[in-house]
Amino acid sequence: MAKILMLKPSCSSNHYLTTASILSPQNAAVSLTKATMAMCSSFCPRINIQFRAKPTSRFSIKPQFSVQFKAFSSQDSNPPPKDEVPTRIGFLGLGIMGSPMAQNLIKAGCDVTVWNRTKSKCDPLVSLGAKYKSSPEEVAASCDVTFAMLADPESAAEVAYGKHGAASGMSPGKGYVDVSTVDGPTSKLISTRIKSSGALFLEAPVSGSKKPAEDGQLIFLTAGDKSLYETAAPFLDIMGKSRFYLGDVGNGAAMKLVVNMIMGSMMASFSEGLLLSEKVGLDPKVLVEVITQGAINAPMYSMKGPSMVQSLYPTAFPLKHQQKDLRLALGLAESVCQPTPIAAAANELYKVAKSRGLSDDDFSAVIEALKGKLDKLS
Ligand SMILES: NC(=O)C1=CN([C@@H]2O[C@H](COP(=O)(O)OP(=O)(O)OC[C@H]3O[C@@H](n4cnc5c(N)ncnc54)[C@H](OP(=O)(O)O)[C@@H]3O)[C@@H](O)[C@H]2O)C=CC1
Ligand SMILES: O=CC(=O)O
Repeated sequence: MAKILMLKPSCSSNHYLTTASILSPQNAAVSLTKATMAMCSSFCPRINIQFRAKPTSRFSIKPQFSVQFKAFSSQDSNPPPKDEVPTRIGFLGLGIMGSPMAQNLIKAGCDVTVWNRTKSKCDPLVSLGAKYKSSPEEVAASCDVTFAMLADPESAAEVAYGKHGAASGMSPGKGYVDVSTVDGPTSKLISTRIKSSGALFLEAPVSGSKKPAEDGQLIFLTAGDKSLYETAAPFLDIMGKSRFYLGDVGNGAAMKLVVNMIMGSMMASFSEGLLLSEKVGLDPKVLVEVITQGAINAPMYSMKGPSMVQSLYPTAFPLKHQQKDLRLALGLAESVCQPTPIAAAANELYKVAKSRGLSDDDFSAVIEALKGKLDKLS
């Protein structure tokens, strides 16, 4: 837990300085500062903020960090107009990812209105201070920027431009940021429908799972209207650790699908290795340790390996979504005649896992598809 030792704000008409000394792991220090910084820029978008975090003691038992940030007006002689109001944020889709993302916005002090198909998932956010509206249309109509975090292309399209969808509540001056993982053609269709109302559109799928979503450490892969990207940036920075602007709509979706195609194949290959090591009399826990120390290490292996060895798959990234991403990535590859035999084989394995009732388990449950007969593969 972060322990704030000192928080000292000082303010003048065009210069703000706050310092905080924190006894905590570095990321706790960073998330406090990020939230505060983002809050500042959300309430006063003309403020630029610089951030610096440095260890103050190399020898203390727990690491100590001194966190400093400086916010200063980019137009010193022009204070923001009195009528400048905070951006009203909408959030549609409160599943594994959407809930913590919306929660981080609320905790940072943003004015957030939520909607979810299953209404009960809105309750914890409303308890934290969010407003509730009963349709995507109403959320979009009452907010300046609306984020959507939906399961798949079908649900993303339905919420964006189906009956009482967000597009019906959009108008010039508003923005729609779709952070769901979908294919490029779906994203382009959503963009067209949203933009026909005069509003702006940004696709911004995320890399990073449940924990990074909770910790505000997601990576945003954005494409679309640059001015909406700039408006949304302070909010992306609350929810994430980095953001890429990739140009035209479709590029963000493509980048996300390529990343998840690699991830899905890595997990399938890791599963084969764990089972093979066990069958030849090795301890798979030792295999995980060996991998962790070598060049093929990836955080995914040390995070998921120990529970996979125990046949436990607590859901962070549902297996059905990983299979969806592989399916969409294969479609993308086919559209440009790129052979992807490894991803195609991995996709088959996730399909077997789905057929064995593992859709809602974590994607690491793909290992179960390799246990016993593989007759469903042929
Ligand atoms: N989990 C992860 O680690 C990551 C997931 N992603 C991507 O983010 C997206 C969301 O993932 P995640 O939060 O894990 O998924 P969940 O399955 O937990 O949540 C899906 C959300 O979509 C809603 N939904 C599904 N179908 C419909 C529909 N027909 N109409 C309206 N709403 C619908 C669900 O509503 P309801 O609550 O009513 O079911 C829920 O809010 C997916 O595209 C996924 O690929 C990206 C990075 C990481
Ligand atoms: O899409 C999943 C992720 O971990 O990223």
